[in-house]
Amino acid sequence: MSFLQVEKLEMWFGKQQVLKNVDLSVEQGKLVTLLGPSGCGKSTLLRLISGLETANGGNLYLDGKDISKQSAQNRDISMVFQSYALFPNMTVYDNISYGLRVQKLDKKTIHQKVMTMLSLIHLEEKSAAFPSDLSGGQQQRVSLARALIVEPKVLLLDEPLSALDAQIRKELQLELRTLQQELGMTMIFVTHDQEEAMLISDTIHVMHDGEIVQSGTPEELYSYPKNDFVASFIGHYNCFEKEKIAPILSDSRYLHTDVKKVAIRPEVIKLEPQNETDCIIRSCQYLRRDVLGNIVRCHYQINGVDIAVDLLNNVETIPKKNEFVDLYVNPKDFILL
Ligand SMILES: Nc1ncnc2c1ncn2[C@@H]1O[C@H](COP(=O)(O)OP(=O)(O)OP(=O)(O)O)[C@@H](O)[C@H]1O
Repeated sequence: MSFLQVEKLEMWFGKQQVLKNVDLSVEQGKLVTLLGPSGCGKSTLLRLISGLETANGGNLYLDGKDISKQSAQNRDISMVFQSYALFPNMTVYDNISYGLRVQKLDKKTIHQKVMTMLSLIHLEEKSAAFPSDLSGGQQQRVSLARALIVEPKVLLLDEPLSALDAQIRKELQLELRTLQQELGMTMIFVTHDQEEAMLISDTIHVMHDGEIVQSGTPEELYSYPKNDFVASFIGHYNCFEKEKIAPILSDSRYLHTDVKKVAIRPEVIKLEPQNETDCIIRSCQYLRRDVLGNIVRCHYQINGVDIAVDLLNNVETIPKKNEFVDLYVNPKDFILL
């Protein structure tokens, strides 16, 4: 049995089934992410694990014990929310030490632990400040420290970085991952941001409509999406119906009879041939582009089929509006679904 084991968890809100027989295994010391679009049930799953909500069916085991019926306070699980939920009238020191004071630890031990935490989150000099004196990123570091100081068996994080601006968010993603690895803490992180999930996770569980549809390392999910939902959610794959793509490919014998869809990563489609075996999609019309930093995603169309192609951002290679080009794909890059 894994460190945290979720078995056949089921949850209904009225007539809506929000979680459908969810199984989840989390190994000790790992950071796993629940990734999925809004409303797929990520927060509900987290709240059931924390004990803030009670499931309609299923079991939860932590460190070999059945915790399904235990109250939230007795589960040894802490949670960090998007809204930092700090006590506004307490200093940073008092916020962080709160859980230890509740446990009635002696002052010296509390002081040592708080100072260690403050140093881990790089906020030693803010010990006497109040939450209102801190930036959003600093407040979230304090709420992280407050949750970690009681040494929970598992830390649950519900979109903890969503309220932060892009730069701070990137910094905290890396800081959080470093902290998790240094402490060997078991964490379950909820996000709808696939790049965030890729960056910080040991394992990602992709959720859709109340179910975990695929689990794997970031690399596994990116390389081998199991269906078109995962392919489009994780890698911005082009997903084509077989009937639509077969007629426009120069050679469609790679598409077996039982294939329903073909997924192709935008970065493997080329404007020049790379191999003799490349399949060609002829006379695609260039429509527009999205500049995504180092990558420019160019959108082409042929016979009503949209094709996204990722090019390196380079002023020399900007396509001309409405120009027609041939696109080249190595058949080994077809993901047959
Ligand atoms: N207390 C509740 N009462 C009724 N329905 C609820 C309740 N909490 C959640 N739901 C519904 O359950 C579904 C899943 O919600 P949940 O918050 O778990 O999704 P999520 O994946 O975390 O979404 P988001 O990323 O938007 O937070 C949604 O349809 C939501 O409206």
